[in-house]
Amino acid sequence: MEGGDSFLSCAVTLEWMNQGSITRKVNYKTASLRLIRNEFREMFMEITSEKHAAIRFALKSVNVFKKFMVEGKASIKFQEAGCTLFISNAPPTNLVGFLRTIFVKMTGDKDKGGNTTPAKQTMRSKLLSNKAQAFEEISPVTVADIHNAKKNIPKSTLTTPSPPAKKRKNDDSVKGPAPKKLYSPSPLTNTCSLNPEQQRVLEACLGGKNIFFTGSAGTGKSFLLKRIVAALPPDVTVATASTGVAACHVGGTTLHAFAGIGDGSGTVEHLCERAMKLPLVAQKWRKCKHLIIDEISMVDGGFFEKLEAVARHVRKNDKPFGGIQLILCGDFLQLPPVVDKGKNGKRFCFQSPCWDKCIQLCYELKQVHRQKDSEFISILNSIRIGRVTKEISDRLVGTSRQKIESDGILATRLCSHTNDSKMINDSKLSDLDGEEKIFTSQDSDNATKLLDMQTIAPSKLLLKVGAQVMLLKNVNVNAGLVNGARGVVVRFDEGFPVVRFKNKKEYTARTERWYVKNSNGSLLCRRQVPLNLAWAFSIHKSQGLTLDCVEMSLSKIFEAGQAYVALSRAQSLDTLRVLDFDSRHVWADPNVLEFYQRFRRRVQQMEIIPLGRPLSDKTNKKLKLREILEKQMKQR
Ligand SMILES: Nc1ncnc2c1ncn2[C@@H]1O[C@H](COP(=O)(O)OP(=O)(O)OP(=O)(O)O)[C@@H](O)[C@H]1O
Ligand SMILES: [Mg+2]
Repeated sequence: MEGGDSFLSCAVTLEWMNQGSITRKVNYKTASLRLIRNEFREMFMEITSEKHAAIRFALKSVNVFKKFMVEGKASIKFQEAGCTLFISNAPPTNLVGFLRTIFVKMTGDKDKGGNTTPAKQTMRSKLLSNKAQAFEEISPVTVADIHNAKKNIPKSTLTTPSPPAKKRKNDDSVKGPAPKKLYSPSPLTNTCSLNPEQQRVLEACLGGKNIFFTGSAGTGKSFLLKRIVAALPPDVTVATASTGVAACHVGGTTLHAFAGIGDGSGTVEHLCERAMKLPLVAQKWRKCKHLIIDEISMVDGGFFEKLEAVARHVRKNDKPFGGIQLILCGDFLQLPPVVDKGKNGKRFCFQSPCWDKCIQLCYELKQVHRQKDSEFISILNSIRIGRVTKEISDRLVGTSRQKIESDGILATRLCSHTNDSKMINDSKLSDLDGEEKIFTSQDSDNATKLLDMQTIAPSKLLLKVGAQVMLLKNVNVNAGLVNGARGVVVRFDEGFPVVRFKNKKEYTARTERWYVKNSNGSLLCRRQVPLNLAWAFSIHKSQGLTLDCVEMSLSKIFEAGQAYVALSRAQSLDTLRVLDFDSRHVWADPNVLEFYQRFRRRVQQMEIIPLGRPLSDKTNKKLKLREILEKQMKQR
């Protein structure tokens, strides 16, 4: 899908009233919208599609309704033409940029009084001729344009009056409705915060290839995944993750909930038949063009294989995954697949024969963002491959007695087993004096069990003043109120808990919403206070999180990579306490180490192939030679 500031591809519905004041409609399943100027410098929006001739609307006196633009939807009412354009299935990042261009360019073209500047009028009368209008694409928005726009907008029109803010009791600080800025850079457009290696993966994903990208903990895989989702058409893009917590992290659903094949037990034939019999499951598989999976390391290889077969069967398309673009991300040196006891041994996705068939391009993110100090980063990189030197062991043992608490906020204890963390939270809460408040979630009808599995918010939350809690949503990223932030309940205000966080900010935790798509595509909703008790947390549930104050006992670790996941939640060695570190708790799965050796060779080969350009003879020879050497090495 292409897109950019003056160009957008999306679905469009045009609606207008004809003479007989009957509403007429035309739908364009895939339309291209372009912002253009004629020789009078007047701006137009041009709509083209395969089946329809281009039409143009003058961009004068338009009303833009952009409330759902993060879902890829907006509407533009052309007052003069009396026509409304409904945009849908637009990549949200591109839609935001496109609407921004309209806003900035139109405002920049206006003088103070909101009219087209006189110079243009004289120019138009001079140039008025029956010459066929020539059009050119609008130039990208420049800083001068934005500056011009800001200058030209009389204060009154800069805002879209928001509904009058509820006057809080005896709170005279609220003076009438706080005006909302008509346009402010949305988080979706600041792709500039992607670093070059992340940007490269984003561009590769937009190129339509099947991509697997990996990287050690904190290299921004999930951060990038959210940008990729926002740059793809939402109606045909499915964001998933292997666990409910990780799915919440990327604003998606679990892979199991999307796939509609239960836990994957049964033969492939049986699962294919079953998927065909469930019309909504089959429809989802047919509609999906881009399937995104975070934490791919926790998806069982057998399940992955069955998914691939079901996709081909339901879509009647023999390409891998039935031609769906796969965008997979995760770190196989973190948590492995969770398979029920007694089931045949776990297999990683890369161990299923269809992996190599499916993946076309691989990338590895190297720049770590979660941690800043290079000593801790190198310790984590060593732990990740199961290598523990004496220095590393001494350094981690040395953290066992350090004080990491501050402002009454205790460290979160990471436990290898969920029951242990539940026990600790319950007992610590009961030790607190004071009144206990119960927060029961409001769920879509009888969806509590499913929402328990798919959302990080608890169905029942007991709190008291003094309770150690963790924030479960990105409430205010700039203020550090993000998913995983730690705090303590200091009081209740109008029945809601007021939490003071490590950065001393206080926040009243009012009800938030979590949405999950059901297997029949309907949206389920959980409304709950965005907090959970955080004296203790299970390592599996902490996967993907960044924790600002954490302690752990690794003695009961039972999985390869589990110690690495626990340690890599911490942001620095000063906010981490390892109670009983022992190098025997740290090991990496040998199959995974071998996979990454092969993977790096493949990435190197790929690195020689600059995206989009054919191989030079010299490179070809180099690759051939490397393959011969590899073969000889194997034969030895
Ligand atoms: N390009 C970036 N610029 C600034 N901060 C970033 C960037 N990429 C990621 N981050 C920040 O780094 C932290 C870790 O990012 P993220 O959780 O995406 O890493 P991850 O690779 O998914 O980690 P894990 O393997 O633990 O899931 C987050 O706080 C995120 O906001
Ligand atoms: Mg992640």
